[in-house]
Amino acid sequence: MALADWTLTWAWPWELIDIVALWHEYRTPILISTLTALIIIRTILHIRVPREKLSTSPLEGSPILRSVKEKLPLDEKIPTIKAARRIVGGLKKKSIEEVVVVGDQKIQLLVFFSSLTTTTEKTAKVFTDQITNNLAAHSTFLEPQIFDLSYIDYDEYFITAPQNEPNTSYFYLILIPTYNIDTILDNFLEHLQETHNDFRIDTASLSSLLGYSVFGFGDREGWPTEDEGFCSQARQVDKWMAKLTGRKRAFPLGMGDPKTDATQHLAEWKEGVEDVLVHIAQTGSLGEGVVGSGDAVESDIEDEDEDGGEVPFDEQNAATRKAKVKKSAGLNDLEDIGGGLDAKPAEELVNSDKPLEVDFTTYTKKPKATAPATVIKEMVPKESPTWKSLTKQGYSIVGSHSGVKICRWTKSALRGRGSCYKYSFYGIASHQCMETTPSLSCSNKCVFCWRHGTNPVGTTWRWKVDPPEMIFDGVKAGHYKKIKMMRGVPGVRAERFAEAMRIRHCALSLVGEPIFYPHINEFTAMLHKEHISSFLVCNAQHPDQLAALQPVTQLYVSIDASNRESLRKIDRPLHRDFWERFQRCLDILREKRFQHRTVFRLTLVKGFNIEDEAEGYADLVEKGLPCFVEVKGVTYCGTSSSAGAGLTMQNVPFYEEVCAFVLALNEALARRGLNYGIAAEHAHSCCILLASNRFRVGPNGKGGYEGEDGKWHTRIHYENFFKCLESGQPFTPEDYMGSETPQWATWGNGGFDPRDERVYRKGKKRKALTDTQGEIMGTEEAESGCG
Ligand SMILES: Cc1cc2nc3c(=O)[nH]c(=O)nc-3n(C[C@H](O)[C@H](O)[C@H](O)COP(=O)(O)O)c2cc1C
Ligand code: SF4
Repeated sequence: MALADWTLTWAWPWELIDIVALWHEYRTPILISTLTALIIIRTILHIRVPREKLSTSPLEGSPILRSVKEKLPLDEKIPTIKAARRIVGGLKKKSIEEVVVVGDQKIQLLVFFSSLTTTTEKTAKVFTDQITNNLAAHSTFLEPQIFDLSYIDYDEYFITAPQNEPNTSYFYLILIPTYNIDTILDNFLEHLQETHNDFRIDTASLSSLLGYSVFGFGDREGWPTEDEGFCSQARQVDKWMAKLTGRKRAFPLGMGDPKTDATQHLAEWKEGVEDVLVHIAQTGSLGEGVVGSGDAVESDIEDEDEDGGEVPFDEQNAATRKAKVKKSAGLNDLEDIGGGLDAKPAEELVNSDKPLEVDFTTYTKKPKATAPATVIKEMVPKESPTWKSLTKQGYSIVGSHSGVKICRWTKSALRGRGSCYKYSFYGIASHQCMETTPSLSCSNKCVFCWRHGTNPVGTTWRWKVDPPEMIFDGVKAGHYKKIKMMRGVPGVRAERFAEAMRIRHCALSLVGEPIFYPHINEFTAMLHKEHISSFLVCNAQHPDQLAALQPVTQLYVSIDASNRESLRKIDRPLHRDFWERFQRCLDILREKRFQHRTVFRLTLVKGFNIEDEAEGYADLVEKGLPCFVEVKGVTYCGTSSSAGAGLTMQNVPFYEEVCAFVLALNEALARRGLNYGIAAEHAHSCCILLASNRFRVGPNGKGGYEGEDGKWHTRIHYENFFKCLESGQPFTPEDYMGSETPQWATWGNGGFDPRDERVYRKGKKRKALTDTQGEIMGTEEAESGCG
């Protein structure tokens, strides 16, 4: 049909013609009033509803972005910070106006790890290298540092954040495995808990940290779910850190199993952590922390909304929180994080840790009755890596907390190649000496200890206790078994081998703290009953046990430093009142000096406790008035543990340096009017003995002689000791003073028994041991500890 025809056949309705006419007549006032109404509505809306921000990224070309880009070589990441994708709800990003680029402030990343079988150690090192490379070009970040939790002093890092560097803020990353047996991690957790609950300090004493995040390693084969303990210690550390930092969990806890998914989950966690670090570099802070996580009385319930979901990072009010959590995207983000999180829905994750929830609230609201029953653990269970490591090192573990090991001097004496300094000084035949400890645990983490940082430590005995009879029989059996194994070794002398089948001495030292064992007096009584002498070394941290100790043949206290600061650095004691404990032990030793032979054992470590400390040690001798002062250069065990503690061969003093120190100490004692002299030496072990004049015998045959022509009687009359004990009457060290110290053992004569054959390692006649340090140290057999 043509257009004209269509027009002709169609007619406008009359109503429409009226409206058009009206519009023509009134269009101006209609337009003006509509426009006015729209302006009013727009103004009202603008005032009442804040405009939604479309993007958190600064505009291209803005001064903020330029400034950040100048500082950040990671600038390609800036527009795509993915923290919000991974963290439940993500960081609360600041608006452009709020962003403050950190001025001169530096960020120091500290990576802490703990490891028993080295998986976490190796992973943490690679992780730190990677993160170091990624942050290297960014001037805000100082080079990340890595620390083994077995070696650091918790007080330095986990009471308050370090404050030694000006304009530096700290960020902690903690990578740890989980062990359901007793390990150093129990102490770490105990420390975090104690710090949080210590009324003297702020409950959030680490709040000056920029942030922290934790990654846990576990084993899903043995601990398939979190309820069953998967990564339980990492989860606990994460929670205590949340409390201590006042809600500064910068990135969610990551978890992984090295056998399956740890690599992937750790990579994701690392990426997330790096994003957060960039955010901090831009803004100077984390944004909001997890709601409630820093509350002293919080429980997981406060982290949940009614649906059991995790609280989003950036939400403040409960109503919007609920709505957000329901978003499937939020949950997917959480699942993206990995670390075992993908194995469970978010609600289960939060709910799964019910027993922990009780742990974390029993200090306040929740009744103790609901707490899970405490299981008393074994100190060194058979299936533990510590057990494996100790047995590999040649220890026989007896029961669950005692050990025995045949010492290299025992082997050497069996072959007629020299005995240890205890023979030269006190007449102990090394091949008849058993070295043992009824407690592999102790309350220090001395830098020179050979315990490889894996043995349990504790301030109190919290383990299953084995009966003394069982330990006594077990250690003797273990010792004899090892002696018998020497039967076929070339060079073993028949008569010494026969003598060795009768233990005559027991050195309660080795490693650990013997007086920690609750039945130590029963144990020493068993030794004495079989006429086995007892040399007991303790670490001066347990005054009550020391005071209660029954007589032993010779009682040692390790004096590893002359002042509080030095002692803290070298012994890294767990007790906060370590110096007061140390002082009390000296007072107790002073009282005991007329009952036992008392000895100060000084272990010299160059760079730690030698320089300028002779006067300080002389003050300590004046306080404790020991019968003897043994000064020994540290031996270097060349293990990763010593390296971890910052020890190298440079810390091992030359014998000449030990001699110089002893001369200085001797003079300092003389200046105080104390009657001591240098009695004997054993250059082979880098060891020198100062003795009280009580053991210098004059022409009248009595001790206490002050003349230089007196004879030292440092040796022990063992049979008299047992007679004294069995008499039931009080006795003094003089009552079992032995024969004259042999000439070859006295000061200036080296201390090597001329009847023994001097053998140099690897068949080479090297320079005499007194002349070189290398001969004494650095062998696979050289060890250091309490022994
Ligand atoms: C004796 C023992 C106990 C363990 N207890 C747990 C546990 O309770 N929960 C867990 O998730 N993993 C547990 N594991 C697995 C370790 O945490 C896991 O193997 C970890 O990767 C070891 O790290 P490391 O080599 O750094 O010590 C245990 C392993 C051993 C040998
Ligand atoms: S050297 Fe002795 S006191 Fe020090 S950590 Fe080792 S076992 Fe403990």
